[in-house]
Amino acid sequence: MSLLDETIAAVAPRDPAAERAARERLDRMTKPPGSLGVLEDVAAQLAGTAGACPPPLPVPAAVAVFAGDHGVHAQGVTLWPQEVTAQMVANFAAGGAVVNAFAAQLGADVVVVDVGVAAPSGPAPGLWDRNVRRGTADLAEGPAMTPDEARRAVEVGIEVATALAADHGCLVTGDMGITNTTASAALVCAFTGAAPAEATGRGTGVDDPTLARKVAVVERALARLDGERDPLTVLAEVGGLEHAALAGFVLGAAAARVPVVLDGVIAGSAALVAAALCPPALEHALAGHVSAEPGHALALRHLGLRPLLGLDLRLGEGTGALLASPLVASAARALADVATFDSAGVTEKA
Ligand SMILES: O=C(O)c1ccc[n+]([C@@H]2O[C@H](COP(=O)([O-])O)[C@@H](O)[C@H]2O)c1
Ligand SMILES: Cc1cc2nc[nH]c2cc1C
Repeated sequence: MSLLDETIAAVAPRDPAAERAARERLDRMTKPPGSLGVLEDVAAQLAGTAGACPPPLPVPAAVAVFAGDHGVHAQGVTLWPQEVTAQMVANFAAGGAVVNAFAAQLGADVVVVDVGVAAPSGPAPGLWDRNVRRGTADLAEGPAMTPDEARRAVEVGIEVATALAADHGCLVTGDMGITNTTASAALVCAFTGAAPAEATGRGTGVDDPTLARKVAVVERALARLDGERDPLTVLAEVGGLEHAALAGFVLGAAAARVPVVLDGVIAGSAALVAAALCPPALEHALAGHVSAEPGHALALRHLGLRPLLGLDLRLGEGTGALLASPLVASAARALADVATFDSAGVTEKA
């Protein structure tokens, strides 16, 4: 059996008994019932994922920034040169990016995974060289990668999640890839049925003519897909290597029963692939935020995930998900630490 098949077979749904115990405890805690709002759902979900109430605290967090390049760059769908992907990989490894600043503030670890960068990256601490191919082919003209490459990139994500889950309580998705919002839009359309004009946005901030080219490219890619539904085929046709690895990362976290916090539209579109491959995997995922890229909200709605934050971020790198990780940890901490009406001698409402 392949690592992908083994991982899918290892994913179980959340434990309903642990989740029920969490809901009961939340109602006995010294607070009005339901007053922690969405964080009560988060706490119960964490108990269901761990199969224990209270669940272990989801700390420390580790963000894995999966980096890849895209042949569709040739279509003029972004204003940034492709080499910025490799340059940002070096910046992450040197600790100089926004994700590094947020991780330092929050006590999280950062690993950078080259799964598909066009230019070879030199060795650096915290940089994992798992390059499957040096950038995808142009998804406007033909398949972005072969099904075998897609599977190998998914398995990179599984491998990274499995390794990080050994000594982290919370996994956080990150990405870097100039042009990857075009591939994200195509994946969102393929899996949700959304129209390209609805799902395609300005990415890093493209102008009107570039946005129009982007929509046309997504339309062409979808026409070629012709309603194809097989998740790995769709991924190989219109996805990116970092999308593939992120889908594997979600599956690997679920198999390890560790919560995974999703970042923006790249993670959201990759999660659509993971959900199509293995629906119960998404029971262990949380949406850290909703990004400004329109395809992201469409993906989250399709997945039934409610974002924890809405800050109009559109950076990627895992930044929005990292900012949400203390909320996730606080929900677990409250479930573990807060006294009950009985234990604290607080009178309940009439
Ligand atoms: O996370 C998001 O939702 C998000 C939205 C817009 C842009 N990005 C980041 O910007 C890059 C892709 O933008 P673009 O315009 O080149 O497709 C890539 O490195 C992403 O991490 C990320
Ligand atoms: C500078 C820069 C940093 C990024 N981080 C994630 N995506 C990015 C895109 C650009 C262009």
